Amino acid sequence: MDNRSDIWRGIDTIKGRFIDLSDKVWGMPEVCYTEARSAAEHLAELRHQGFRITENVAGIPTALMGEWGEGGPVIAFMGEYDALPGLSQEAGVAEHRPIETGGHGHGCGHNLLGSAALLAATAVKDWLAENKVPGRVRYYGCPAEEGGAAKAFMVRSGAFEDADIAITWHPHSFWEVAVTPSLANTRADFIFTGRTSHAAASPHLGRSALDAVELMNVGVNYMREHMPSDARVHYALLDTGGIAPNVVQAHARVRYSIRARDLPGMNELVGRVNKIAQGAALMTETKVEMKIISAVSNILPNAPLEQALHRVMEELGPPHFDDTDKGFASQIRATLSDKDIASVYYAIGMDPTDRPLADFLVPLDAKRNPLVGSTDVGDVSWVVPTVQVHAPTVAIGTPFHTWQVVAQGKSPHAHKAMVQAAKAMAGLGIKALTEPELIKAAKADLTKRTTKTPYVCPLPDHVAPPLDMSVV
Ligand SMILES: Nc1ccc(C(=O)N[C@@H](CCC(=O)O)C(=O)O)cc1
Repeated sequence: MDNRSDIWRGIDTIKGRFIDLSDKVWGMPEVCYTEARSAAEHLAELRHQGFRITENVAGIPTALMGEWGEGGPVIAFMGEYDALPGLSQEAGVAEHRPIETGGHGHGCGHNLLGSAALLAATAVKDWLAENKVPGRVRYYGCPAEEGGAAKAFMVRSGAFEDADIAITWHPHSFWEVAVTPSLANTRADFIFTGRTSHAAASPHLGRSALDAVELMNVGVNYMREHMPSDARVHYALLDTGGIAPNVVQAHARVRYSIRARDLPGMNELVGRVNKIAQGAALMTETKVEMKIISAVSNILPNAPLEQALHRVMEELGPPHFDDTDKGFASQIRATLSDKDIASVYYAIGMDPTDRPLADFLVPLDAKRNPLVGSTDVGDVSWVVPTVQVHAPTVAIGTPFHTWQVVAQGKSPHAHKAMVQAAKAMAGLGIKALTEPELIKAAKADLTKRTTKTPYVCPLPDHVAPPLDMSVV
């Protein structure tokens, strides 16, 4: 019954629809909670495949879930479909060529991510139907990974409560089990209010909110020396108070992303940044309000799932790239710096090679020096045993959030990698359905890691999904 080659052949039979879905979503890039069309495409495919649908998960209009099957364990596949602002780019070219100035683009490959996760869920559904065994497979369509923390809100709403394991993947330079940790991350806006006035005639009557933002940023930049070396703090100016230098700026808003290895470390840092904001308000006689936009937890690893996934990926092997794939990837590679390339090899503890695309499986015990970002997969990993595939959708060294990711997002090599990711995920799903001891071991591992430090949702109770966060 556990014949993974059957399910892999099944994926080859149906993959066309999902490659088309990925390309379609690539062509309608929608950011943070505005993914109406992309979510509708995913919903239409779930319906076509006969899944039972739940819309509006956690009260989020672009979050959805499809389920198929009865009884047995619940295998959850998680997909994403949000894009990034400012990364509009033509596909299939190795030069920076925006389609639309200032337009959005799939700079983190979530068009592929969502579609391959849905492909894996569909393949497991077909396998369940064929083998007539108890078991349920779910596809969670998760919006706003890029800063919106949708999965954290979905976890808070109980959407993952009865899932037995969760499987996902991410586009990457390499073919590997994702064993890298991620940072807990809070996004908070600091909104300063001052008093406007004529900047020349009555400057002494004005109190500048913009001055306060500048002083706050200076203060935080002094704090950097005194924070843990793996913490990260960065900011974006959302409102600088206006365009006229002769009008004292009465309002200003800065958005901070405050990251640390774990939640206690992050909360401490959020407190320190807030103190600096209060200090800036005191100095400038303005008022400040801190508004939490979203927050995510660090990822908890799961050793039994990682080992099982590694075996599946070994059995499956990396995608087979042909000379055309390697040719385009080499052109992209030529647009990267040696440092870009060296840094991804450094992350897996390997010396750089000349390969344009990854054709090997990174050992599970590679001496990694991980590049660390954040993801809302973290929150799921605290409540359900979770594991992730990395599949080589991009030329080795391509940094995330760049035009080069967008340019490769519809390429044959990206399609091959997304299909391979789906095969790895579905292969692990079948393994979990046929080997009950795997789910047991995965759950025991999670329990062990959370007994002393149980999951605490990083979102304050009063914070609702920031559905309008990208239109401030
Ligand atoms: N396998 C990956 C997972 C997440 C990301 C990423 O760039 N995430 C954003 C999202 C941050 C967040 O969720 O707060 C970031 O780190 O800035 C990149 C690769």
